[in-house]
Amino acid sequence: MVKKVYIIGLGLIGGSIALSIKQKDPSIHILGFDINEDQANLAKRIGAIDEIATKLFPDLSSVDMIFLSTPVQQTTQIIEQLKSEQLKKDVIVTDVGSTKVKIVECANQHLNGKIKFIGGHPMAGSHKSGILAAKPHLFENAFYILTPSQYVTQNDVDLLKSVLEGTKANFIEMTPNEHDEVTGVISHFPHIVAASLVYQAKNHEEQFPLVKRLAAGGFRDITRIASSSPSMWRDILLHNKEPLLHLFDEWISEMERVKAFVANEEADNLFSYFQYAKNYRDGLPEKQKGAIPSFYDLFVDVPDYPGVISEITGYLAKEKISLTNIRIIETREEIYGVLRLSFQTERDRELAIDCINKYCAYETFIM
Ligand SMILES: NC(=O)c1ccc[n+]([C@@H]2O[C@H](COP(=O)([O-])OP(=O)(O)OC[C@H]3O[C@@H](n4cnc5c(N)ncnc54)[C@H](O)[C@@H]3O)[C@@H](O)[C@H]2O)c1
Ligand SMILES: O=C(O)C(=O)C[C@]1(C(=O)O)C=C[C@@H](O)C=C1
Repeated sequence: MVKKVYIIGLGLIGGSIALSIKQKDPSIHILGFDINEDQANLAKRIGAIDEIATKLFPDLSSVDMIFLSTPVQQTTQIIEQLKSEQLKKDVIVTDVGSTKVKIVECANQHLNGKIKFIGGHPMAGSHKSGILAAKPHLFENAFYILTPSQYVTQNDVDLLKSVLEGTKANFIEMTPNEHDEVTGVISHFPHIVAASLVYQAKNHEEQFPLVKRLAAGGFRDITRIASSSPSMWRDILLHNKEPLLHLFDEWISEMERVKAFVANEEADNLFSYFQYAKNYRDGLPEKQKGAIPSFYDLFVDVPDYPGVISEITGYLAKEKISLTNIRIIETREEIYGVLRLSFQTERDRELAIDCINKYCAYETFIM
């Protein structure tokens, strides 16, 4: 049972985590530290934490869980220092950083499996920083990515999820690599594009002073995130260099492609370009805050007879595999239907394939 939590970094994300824990279970004692004393004092004053730590590593012998909610470069430094601290046996350490490969590598190298580390990343936020922007419901309905390593058990992951229950986030597991590739595409690279659009406008301002005043709806929508913390984004880009370098190449060739449509007045291609983008954008899940869809769908060719769904779910239950969704997506005229099973993790989907192969002969496939 978790009685005491330590949160290092009491800004937007650390503060929001603290508030969500407090709201769900006020009996959990939250100790907090921030290098900026004002942030720590404010966190105490708004009731996000119960106690301010006066140094980075106070007596941690009774702390059950540690959250690192500092910028990613600081997070790796703190992980390095953690290894020499006296921590409670079985303490769980987690982080909230926007990148995962370097952080998890650092934890594997320095904590060496002796301290349980679970990489984490709540996929919601804001362009605002600091404790005063924190909200207990910041992560509601957002994806909260976890990257558990071989050093932690399912119980450890479940314990972390239980402490984070008040976030009302949807937990999803992936590997650090997968995380950094995906967030590169849907979060990190878009930040670069947003900032570069601002540069483009600024560069035209001298010639057209009205640029700033006329920059309205569309420009503001697409560049809101350029108002985010520059130091946070500097560190994210430095952490996720390789995936981003590939994305730069792809982006440049994409721009060349559209440029050619415009230069050659290829009306049909321009129309298709926007139509395709519109269709994809319109199809994004609407009610989720995070932009990462749940990919772990498994399709099963099943005979169309009453009871087939309970048959499959029965097999999965026998093997203790959790489903997040189940749907018949197509009933064909012949004897077969297609069942779509959704899982939270790739691992669960793999287990489900083995399970279905074990108990029945239905064909499974991934699209
Ligand atoms: N802002 C977002 O939208 C968002 C979303 C998800 C995850 N994240 C990640 O969450 C982390 C925190 O981001 P944030 O938005 O809360 O930033 P923030 O600036 O609001 O808060 C970070 C806090 O960490 C403190 N800090 C910095 N170095 C420290 C140190 N060595 N020891 C103790 N405290 C220290 C700062 O004083 C600040 O109060 C980052 O790793 C970021 O990548 C951010
Ligand atoms: O909404 C915003 O302002 C954000 O930038 C949030 C956002 C994102 O890119 O989606 C930013 C960084 C995080 O790591 C996760 C979420």
